[in-house]
Order: sequence, then C-alpha cells, then structure tokens
Amino acid sequence: MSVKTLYDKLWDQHVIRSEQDGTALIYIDRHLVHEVTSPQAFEGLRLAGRIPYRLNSILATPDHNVPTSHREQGIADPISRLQVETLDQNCAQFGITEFGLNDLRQGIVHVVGPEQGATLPGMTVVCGDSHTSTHGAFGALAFGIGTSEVEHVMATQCLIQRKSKNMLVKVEGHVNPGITAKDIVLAIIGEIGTAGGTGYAIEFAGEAIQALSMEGRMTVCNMTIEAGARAGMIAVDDTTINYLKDRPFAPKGENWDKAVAAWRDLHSDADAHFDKVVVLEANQIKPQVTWGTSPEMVVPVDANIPDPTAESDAVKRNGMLKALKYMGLNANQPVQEIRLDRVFIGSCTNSRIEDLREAAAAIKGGKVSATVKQAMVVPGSGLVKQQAEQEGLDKIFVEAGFEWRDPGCSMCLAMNADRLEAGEHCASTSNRNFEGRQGQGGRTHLVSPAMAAAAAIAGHFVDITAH
Ligand SMILES: CC(C)[C@H](C(=O)O)[C@@H](O)C(=O)O
Ligand code: SF4
Repeated sequence: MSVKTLYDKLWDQHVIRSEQDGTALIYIDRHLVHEVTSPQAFEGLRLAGRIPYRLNSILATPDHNVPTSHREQGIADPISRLQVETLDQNCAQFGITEFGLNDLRQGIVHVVGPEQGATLPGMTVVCGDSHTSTHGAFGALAFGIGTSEVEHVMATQCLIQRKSKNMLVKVEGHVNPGITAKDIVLAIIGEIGTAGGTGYAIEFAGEAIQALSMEGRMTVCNMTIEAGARAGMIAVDDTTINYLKDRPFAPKGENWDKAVAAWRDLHSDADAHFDKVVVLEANQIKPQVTWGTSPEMVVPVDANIPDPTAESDAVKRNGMLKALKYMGLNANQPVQEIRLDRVFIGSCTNSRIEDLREAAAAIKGGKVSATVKQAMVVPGSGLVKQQAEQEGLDKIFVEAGFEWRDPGCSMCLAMNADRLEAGEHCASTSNRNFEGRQGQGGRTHLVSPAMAAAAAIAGHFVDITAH
C-alpha cells in the first residue's frame, strides 16, 4: 500500500474520475447552505427544471443577515429580510432541511454543522462560504465554493477540482496557560503569511494541536483560508470521536461502530510526503493581536506596532504604511496602548461554548470599561446560547456590562445591523480585519475570546498571561 497524507486519503476516497490535465471530478458528501450564496443557485436549478440530487446531504440555516436582538420583531432591513425569506422559500420548495430564524438549532452554518454531527470524519464538506475550512477539524476535506458550484453540487452531487499540494504545519510542545487556539492560528498566519498556504491543503499537527478540544481545532481550521489555503485539516483521534458520539446526524448503533473503525485510519501515514513543512514551537506563542488590515499583520500583545522603515521590501513597506494610516496607529506604539471603542465576541471562529467559557472566565468580576461604547457576546448557535445560559455564563456577561445576543454572524461582517462606525477600534474574535469588514472605516483587531473580554474590562489590550 502506498504511503499517503490525510489529504491524499480523503481525496482518493472521493475521486470519481481524473483527467490528464489535472482536473478531477469528486463526490460531495455534505452540502451546507446559507442565505447569501444560495439564491442564484436555486434559481439556476429552477430555470433548468432540476431538483437536488441528494436532498439529505443538504442542511441550511440563515446566519449572515439575521438580527441578533428582538427577533420577535422580524428583520427590519428589507434586503436582509428578502435574503432570509428567500432561503426559507427555496428550502420549502425543494424539501431541504432548514433550521430557520426561530429554530433553537439555527446559527452560524460552521457552528451548526459540527454541533449536529452533520460534519463527520472522512466526508467531503462544501458550502458557499470560504470558512468551510472549519470542518476540516474533523478529518474531513472541507472547502468553500462559489455560487455556480453550489448549483452544480446540488444538481450532480459532484464538483470539478484540482488536487492541491500537501503542507504540514506542526505546532510542537505545549502552549503556556492563557494561550488558545486563536493565538496558535494567528501565530501560524504571522509566520507563513496570508499567501503562505496558497495552492496547498494544510494539515495541522503536533502536540499542541492534538491537545486542543474540537472547538479549538475548529478555530484553527477556520482560519486556514486566511493563510491562503482553501482546506485545513486535523487527524481523527479520540477527541474527534468523543465529540461526535450521539449527535443528531451522527451514525448510531452498529453503523457508529463501523464508522469509528473507518475513521481511525484518517491520519497521515508515518512517512507520508509533504511538499512543504512548517514547524512552530508552542511555548513561544504569546497572546496575539492584529494591528493592521490583514490577518498576517499580527504581533504579540507585549510588542510594539512594527515600524515600516525597518521593512526592506518596498511592497510590504507600503502595505504597512497604508494599514497604519487606515488603523489610525503609529509605528512603535505599544499594542497595549490601543484603546477600544467596541468589543465583539462571536463569529464562526470563536462563538462555541468553550470560547464563551474562556471569555467569561477572563472577566474576573470586572465591569466593561466606561470608555468602551459597546461590548457584545454573540453565541454561534441557539444551542450554544442555551448551553451557556445553563452554565450561567450569560449572567456573568450581562453583570459585567456585555450585551447577550441571539446567534448569527453579527459584527463579524457588516451584513446586518451590528457594525462599527468609522474610526472605531474593535477587539474582535472574528477572522478578518480587512478595511471596512466590520463597517465602513471600522478598525478591527483580531484576538482570542479571553483577550477580547479582558480588553473590554480594561478599555485597552492587556497581556492576560502577565502576572
Ligand atoms: C458571505 C460569504 C460568501 C463570505 C465568505 O465566503 O466567507 C462571508 O462568510 C465572509 O466571512 O466573508
Ligand atoms: S461568522 Fe463571519 S467569517 Fe463566519 S461565516 Fe459568518 S461572516 Fe463569514
């Protein structure tokens, strides 16, 4: 038997046909759908008189355009309302399972899929959304697709792809207390850059990755796309299997046992070849804060903002100057001096139960600083929200002065009512800090949930690992 990487195995198990020119037709097991990238796909099906090939492979939920408060009043913005209603109508017409706005199971599609056990090891998982890489945490081949591909998958259950190269990112040893999956992935992106993974499928491995919970692994794989790779993945182990047991969509009884036996092979073989290998030492990773307008513009919280004059590459130097201008920051300024106007804890990167526990723990009885206009916590799904309330986390947040919202993408991107005003600085647990991402002129700093919560209390960034 030939020696394979995890990616090779997943690929080989799904290829239907390969062509001489490198293109291949692959089979898709799971198709997740949200309201933004599906309307034209459904319209295309209708116009061609087609129906979805395998209905039970599809799971839909609205997330980007949903309001995160006063849901009983419906959706005020007409464009958002139309998007969400269109998804409802399409799902009803084609017979697709949808967790609608008022369903307890509704939430961000990348939180909902795994939570339901709809994302399983060994699957190919697609969604018209770049953060589909999240699902690779389960030893699945998961990647985002465009709207025309959404239609193609619905009609045929297949997709035309080219195989990527193999890249291994190994995080060796153990992280220090207070360092989370978010810090690990930001440090990786700081190291390899936002184009570092272009053309590769990345496998994350090493002791520090194995030590992560499924929530943490999802945070890491979620940001693979920010490192330039469409798919990121982590080998299956007991953590994966224990997480999935008894989830609604997971196999049961004898089928579960058979599935687990097959899943145990979902790891790279000992001598598997990777085209590129990057190694990080976990104990060198500090709490990370982005200072610029790209996730690679990241530094440890105890550092100063980099000085463009020290950068020899002219393209990079100009990028840094432009970012500093947009962010209203100066070279060499200590990161901990950055004052925050808003704090957002949520998004498909960091809105799972463990993230909320970490954020609540970092509050330590404090109150949101008077200089912070708004601090909000947006759970990733209705079920995460319910779990958090059962644990009393909502009370910790509300007593400290945070707003406790309903699930959705919320302030991760300005596609709903939650957004930044021009010039505002936001400590955000999301994954993108591009210009205008959280609202026109808004300034995003990507951090972990614990770092965001601590910054809300202090009014500026603080090193949560300092004694
Ligand atoms: C709206 C959607 C297509 C988009 C994506 O693909 O990622 C969004 O989720 C984002 O995070 O920018
Ligand atoms: S939470 Fe943010 S990153 Fe995730 S799917 Fe929604 S908009 Fe995209």
